[in-house]
Amino acid sequence: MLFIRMLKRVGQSPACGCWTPVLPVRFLGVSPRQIPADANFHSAFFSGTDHPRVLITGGLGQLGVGLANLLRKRFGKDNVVLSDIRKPPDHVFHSGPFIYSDILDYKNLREIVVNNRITWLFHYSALLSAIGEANVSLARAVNITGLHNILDVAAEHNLRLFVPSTIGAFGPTSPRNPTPDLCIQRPRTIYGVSKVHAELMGEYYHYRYGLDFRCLRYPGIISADSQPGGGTTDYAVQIFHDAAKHGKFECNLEARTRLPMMYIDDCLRATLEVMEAPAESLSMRTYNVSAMSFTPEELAQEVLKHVPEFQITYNVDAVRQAIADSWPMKFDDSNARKDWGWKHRFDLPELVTTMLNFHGSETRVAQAN
Ligand SMILES: NC(=O)c1ccc[n+]([C@@H]2O[C@H](COP(=O)([O-])OP(=O)(O)OC[C@H]3O[C@@H](n4cnc5c(N)ncnc54)[C@H](O)[C@@H]3O)[C@@H](O)[C@H]2O)c1
Ligand SMILES: C[C@@H](O)[C@H](N)C(=O)O
Repeated sequence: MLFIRMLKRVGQSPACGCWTPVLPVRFLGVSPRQIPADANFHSAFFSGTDHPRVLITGGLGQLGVGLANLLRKRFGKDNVVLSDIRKPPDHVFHSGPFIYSDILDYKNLREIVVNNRITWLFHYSALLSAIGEANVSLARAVNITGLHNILDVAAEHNLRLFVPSTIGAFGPTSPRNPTPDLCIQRPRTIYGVSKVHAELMGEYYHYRYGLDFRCLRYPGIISADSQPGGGTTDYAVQIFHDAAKHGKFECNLEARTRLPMMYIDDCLRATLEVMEAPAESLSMRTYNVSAMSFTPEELAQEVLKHVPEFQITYNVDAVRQAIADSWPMKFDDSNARKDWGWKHRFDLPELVTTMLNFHGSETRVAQAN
């Protein structure tokens, strides 16, 4: 089938079914790395009805364990391999396959893909915005060199590849309210620069080598049972821990800083939905996805409805504030809604109720012990 996959579309979008064959993939080579001519043979063993065999990189961060849980429910526990360079906690280690994988080690990646017969790859390893500014060379290595390894291994082994991008892929010269899918992208963080690079490289590999690359630009993600890894939107996670535990919170962004946000369940569902969407429904390979936008002040008002003694104070972190001021205030995700039916379920009131229920019950358990 590879021989008939056409690389270039001419004139009209694939959604209309009007593809014009221009160059078969074999004329351009299967991947940019030197690989044996039959390296794609193993993909022939999988029929369309088989469950994918999934690898998640950077799986021990804020989002990876939740994604593994969702995918394991869908595809079976043993079909989803979680990986990271960190040691997993017991409950994660015992919940399904876990292996060490450093995305900077290409040979290790290739071995994992081959030995586990991987067909889908979710690439979550990254250094986020604030921590990336604190360690630019490491962020450049992980987010850019690591991505190159991921793209190559995915192209070589004919994988379906998901790479998350972010609101951070936009900058101060982008339209900020709302921010459409296609507009100026001149971010001023190494994180943002690396994510624009990932979007462009993934799309390039799609058109040049036929790679099935799919990408969503996530807003700030809010989760109850996992900690964020050094981002600018982290305040919107921490506020719930502190409200439930101490009844107060010191915010490192200004009260009126508006940013797009999403509850983790919506984020992970969007990720699975775009990966399962028929290729013909995707008029683009990189989509904004959105749920809500709020400021720290508005979030605090909503928390107050549940925790009447709650107090918020502000101690602004200059680095994070400058980053937030350059990011979208509101995301336009109409293309995702139109093309593959994206619909969020959590708005601000449901988010706050869910988060406080989780932390409230945790706090009560801790107090009882
Ligand atoms: N959390 C959010 O709000 C958010 C928003 C937009 C996009 N994203 C994207 O989603 C993805 C997952 O985000 P997250 O919040 O879970 O990130 P995180 O920072 O919590 O986790 C990233 C993981 O990458 C791992 N990692 C670092 N270097 C590695 C290497 N060399 N090899 C393998 N793994 C390595 C880390 O150990 C860590 O567990 C990232 O690509 C991020 O850019 C997240
Ligand atoms: C927005 C997102 O990419 C991440 N939470 C960060 O703040 O860096």
